[in-house]
Amino acid sequence: METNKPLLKVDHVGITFGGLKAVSDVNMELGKGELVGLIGPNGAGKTTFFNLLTGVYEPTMGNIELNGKRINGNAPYQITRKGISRTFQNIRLFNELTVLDNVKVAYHSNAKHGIFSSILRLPSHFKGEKEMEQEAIDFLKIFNLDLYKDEKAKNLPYGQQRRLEIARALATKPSLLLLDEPAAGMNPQETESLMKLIAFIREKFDLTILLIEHDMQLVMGVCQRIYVLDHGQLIAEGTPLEIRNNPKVIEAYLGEEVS
Ligand SMILES: Nc1ncnc2c1ncn2[C@@H]1O[C@H](COP(=O)(O)OP(=O)(O)OP(=O)(O)O)[C@@H](O)[C@H]1O
Repeated sequence: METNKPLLKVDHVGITFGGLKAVSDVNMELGKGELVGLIGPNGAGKTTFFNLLTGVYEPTMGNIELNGKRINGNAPYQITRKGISRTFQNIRLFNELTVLDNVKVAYHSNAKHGIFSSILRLPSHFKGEKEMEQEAIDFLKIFNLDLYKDEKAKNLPYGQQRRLEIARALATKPSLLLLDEPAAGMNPQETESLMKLIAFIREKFDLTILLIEHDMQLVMGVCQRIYVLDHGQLIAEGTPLEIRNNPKVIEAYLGEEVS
């Protein structure tokens, strides 16, 4: 049915670096509003897969469609405009900018007023600027960061920097949000509250979220479905319960614990 068309359709996608198949023949479908996990041991290809979805790399095989339209071959900024936004495993904030400006920078990619009105300082520029600022503050409020809006990003504690990254990604108004280990380096309490927040923003903004997480336990709690990568290949897909009991998954993770 038309309404059930996937938001994201990944069809036999792969990329090879030299001789290494970092991602190989991956198929994935994400429906609108789903919160889906992507897990796998170190070096499984998770971040590379995000890089393929966001145009950092062009697949050497396969096809990626967002809302039925092919996006592979598009530049990252074009893909952001089409509705995919992401966070990074290693925080990438503008450290010297304020918390508020970090969100506004991202918001700019979708701002309604054009570059010319900004340069010429036309009234539409100021109107757009004001609206943008209010929206950015609203995003910060969701993440309890509005109190720190004038603080430099580098002065925020680590956990809050991670939240700011998500606020910034959200400001581009994505339909698909890719989160690369958003809880990395957080303590258990911070992690739990972040997971709840992720579930909340998915609902509030009617988002589809694909969440990379190294820790299986963590994704089990929030994700409806989980994909598992190992050595660049998809070895399993299913509900948290199915994944937990899948022998291939257990083996992949056991292998990692031993090493
Ligand atoms: N630009 C590149 N050039 C060559 N090899 C690369 C490149 N990017 C990634 N790789 C390799 O591809 C494989 C997958 O790496 P990737 O970072 O995607 O794994 P990951 O699942 O995200 O791992 P982790 O959980 O450790 O972050 C690794 O062997 C990595 O060394």
